[in-house]
Amino acid sequence: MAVSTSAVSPGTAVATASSVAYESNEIIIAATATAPAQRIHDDEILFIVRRQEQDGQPELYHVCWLREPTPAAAAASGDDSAQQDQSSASSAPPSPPPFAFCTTVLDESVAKVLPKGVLRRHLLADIAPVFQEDDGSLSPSSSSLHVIVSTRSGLGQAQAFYDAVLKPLLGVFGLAAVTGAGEAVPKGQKSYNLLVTSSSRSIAEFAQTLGKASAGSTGAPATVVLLSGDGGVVDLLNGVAEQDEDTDVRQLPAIALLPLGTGNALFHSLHRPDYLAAAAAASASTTEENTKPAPKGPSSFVLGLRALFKGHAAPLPNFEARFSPGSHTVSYSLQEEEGKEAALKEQAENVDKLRGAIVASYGFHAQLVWESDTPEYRKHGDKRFGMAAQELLKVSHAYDADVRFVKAGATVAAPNRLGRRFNYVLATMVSNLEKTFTISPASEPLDGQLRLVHFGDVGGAKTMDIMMAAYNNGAHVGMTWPSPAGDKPAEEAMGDAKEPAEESVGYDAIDELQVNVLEQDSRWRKVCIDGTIIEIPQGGWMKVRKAPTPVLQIIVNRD
Ligand SMILES: Nc1ncnc2c1ncn2[C@@H]1O[C@H](COP(=O)(O)OP(=O)(O)OP(=O)(O)O)[C@@H](O)[C@H]1O
Repeated sequence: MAVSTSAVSPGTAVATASSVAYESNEIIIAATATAPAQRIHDDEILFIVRRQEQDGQPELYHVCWLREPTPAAAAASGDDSAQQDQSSASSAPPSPPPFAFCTTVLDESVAKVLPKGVLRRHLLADIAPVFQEDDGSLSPSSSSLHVIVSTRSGLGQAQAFYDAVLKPLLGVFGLAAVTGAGEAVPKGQKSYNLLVTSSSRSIAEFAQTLGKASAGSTGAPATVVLLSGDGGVVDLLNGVAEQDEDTDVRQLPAIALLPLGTGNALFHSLHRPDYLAAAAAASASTTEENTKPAPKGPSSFVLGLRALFKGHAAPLPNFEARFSPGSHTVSYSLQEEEGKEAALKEQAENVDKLRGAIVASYGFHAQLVWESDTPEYRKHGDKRFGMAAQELLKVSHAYDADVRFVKAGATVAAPNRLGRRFNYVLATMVSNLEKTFTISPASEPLDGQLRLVHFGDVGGAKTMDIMMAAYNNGAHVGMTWPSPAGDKPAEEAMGDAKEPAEESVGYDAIDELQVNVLEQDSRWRKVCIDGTIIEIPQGGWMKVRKAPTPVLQIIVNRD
């Protein structure tokens, strides 16, 4: 089926079978008098759309693909933008963004040259209704498609990614951005609503406008393309209205996530099966005779964009965390005062509950998220975690808490209880907290199971070993080491104490977690919910359990 997209621009080169070859997973297009040679790797292709310019004319194949220079190529060309912070770029000429959206038009005859698998994998047979809505009148946009550009996420590249990639890509479907609340849309113009964040409240305020009323002219639920890290997801999760239990989950707003934050835990966890498949393919192709570089698999941006256009929406499991009275969020922002240098100011807001989809933690993880979140550390992207970790491990604090959990399927009447001093207590619904940091290897995308990872007072060096093993595809799970003589047991069932000969990293599927914080010093009383830091008062607690109903859907790969 041919689909409707914007027309081929005048002067666009159309490659024919005689100039196209397919070799080693690349479409190779010979140079012509007007266009240079091109090589498009299968991993770079987002999708291919087929289009007939005019009745009676043959159809053309539009290959939409993403070019991202490898770090080595970027360094060789002097483009270090992958390591640059927006603010530090202000004095130097801006680097070109490390990604470019490209379209290549092939004539119908190339179908004979391309292996069938290429067209089967990439041809976009149907376009989701949300990309086809026609506003139909000179009225404010009523599209149910929203794009959020979170300008402070990660290294501050969301705006550049939108400008260079997403905007032209949506333009392929004839969609134009509407930014103002009352902005009129010409009749017949397909559009989407664009929100570029201007404050830490922008996404939360937008979330409150999302709901049943946000369904578009086709009745499709709202689709929110989120160019951010995990923080944007949390803002949406906590901002959207509570749903009635009988709400049809297929009508819940759906998020399409593009990984422009630092950790991007939810994104990388959803795509872990893709990464594992690519690693398996790479190791299968690495033989002594084969001297070609092993394929790396599609990049995270390619995977995210493929899911946006070819994926489907599924309910996003979430958990509820409750906090004792007196708990408050802790965040910092740079604030300017007249005549003085901008200074970091703490902001606190009382909080009694939060929803999360990723992680609830106490101890080393929460501390690291909190202490690495300064403008100085943020300049270093995801390296900030490693840098702050080095400092924290020198202190090697053992956290004083009473931790109880209910194993999955067990009765609440018999909770398990852990010993009093910890380095790590972390409940999660996802496998990865960063692309290569697999904290919960048993977690499958969207399985909705909370899993608890915990270990006692093992000291800084052992904590480091355990964290390094998590970077080795979750090899920390199952780690054991001799218990120092005279130590308290690391874990005991209530009323059933027994001395273990060795200690281990605890790993359990759980239904509930309760952490009673026993620390005096407020520095050690921070918990983390999906990146938000909450300070628990002295003698206070945090309780975590799976939420009974989803409030959002998330768009994931179809296969
Ligand atoms: N213009 C802005 N001014 C102040 N805060 C902003 C602005 N734009 C976005 N924010 C906030 O910045 C935070 C960015 O968090 P986000 O999680 O997206 O990125 P990250 O922390 O780098 O990534 P991750 O959580 O995946 O590690 C969000 O809470 C968002 O609300």
